[in-house]
Amino acid sequence: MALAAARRLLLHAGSRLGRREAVDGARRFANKRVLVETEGPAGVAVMKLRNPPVNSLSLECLTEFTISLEKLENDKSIRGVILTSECPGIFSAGLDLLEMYGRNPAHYAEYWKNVQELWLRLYTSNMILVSAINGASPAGGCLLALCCDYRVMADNPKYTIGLNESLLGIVAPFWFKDMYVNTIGHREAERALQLGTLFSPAEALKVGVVDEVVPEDQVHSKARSVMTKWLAIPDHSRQLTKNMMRKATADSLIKQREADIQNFTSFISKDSIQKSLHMYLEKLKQKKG
Ligand SMILES: CCCC/C=C/CC(=O)SCCNC(=O)CCNC(=O)[C@H](O)C(C)(C)COP(=O)(O)OP(=O)(O)OC[C@H]1O[C@@H](n2cnc3c(N)ncnc32)[C@H](O)[C@@H]1OP(=O)(O)O
Repeated sequence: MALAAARRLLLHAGSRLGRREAVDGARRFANKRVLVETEGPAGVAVMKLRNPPVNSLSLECLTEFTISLEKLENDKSIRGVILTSECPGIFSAGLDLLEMYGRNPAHYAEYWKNVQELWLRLYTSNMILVSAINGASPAGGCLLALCCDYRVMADNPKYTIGLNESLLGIVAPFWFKDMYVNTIGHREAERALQLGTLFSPAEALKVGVVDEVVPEDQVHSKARSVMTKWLAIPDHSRQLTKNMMRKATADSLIKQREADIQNFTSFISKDSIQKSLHMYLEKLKQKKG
């Protein structure tokens, strides 16, 4: 209920959290955790995640992200979105571990419903989505990039990308897996999912997790030039083709959303899984000290 109310509030431009501004002819709207600017090629928005320190996809971040996408989908002048990050060195650390640890089943169910919602909206978007991956992109961060039509990654060996869930002692859901298989093929996905591989940019390019690797200072200009190429294709034929390629994968979740929420909730509530997450969080903390 509270989230639905927040959603209504945010959808209204000019509300306290969602504001629309005119800056040098470019339009922008900003929530706390997502900034959207319409600059560069006509009809293109740049969406920047800004949920420091690591752009983890908290419930609030997911909600703001979904609402921003919804706004762009409803704006008929927007044909393409470049998805990137405002947090230095991090594209997104993926799902927020603190939303999946030490909470109650109702919270897990609510969180997962919002993860599904963002994924469905991104994966089935009619807009052209290009990701400018300017930092680390594990698990849910990789998922965001995989939803895009084209992925450009910064050539920095410190940045890695992949579905690393198995390293955390958790299992990527079937729709994460389906999208991985669609992108890199069954054999590579099978190996990478079991090992929880986090690929360097060069490896990610080789296996097909990303489409292009460029020097870090060229990620945005490359994403823009890719977008220009895709904008030259008539929308109706490109959209119908995208739908043809992605519908079966999206439908398999749509048909069993409730069951998928139940699966997630009972899996993540298990003591053994909570223990694994606890250990992983401790490892992240120790890395610092
Ligand atoms: C059926 C179940 C399926 C569920 C599917 C889940 C998919 C997921 O997305 S699970 C999330 C997987 N994510 C990760 O494994 C990433 C973990 N994080 C990292 O590897 C690193 O943080 C980083 C490479 C992203 C960044 O490294 P950096 O050295 O810059 O920062 P840190 O000092 O490690 O982190 C800063 C701060 O942020 C906290 N944090 C990091 N990741 C997450 C996260 N995903 N959720 C929540 N919080 C996170 C980290 O603990 C630090 O917190 P403190 O400052 O409080 O210590």
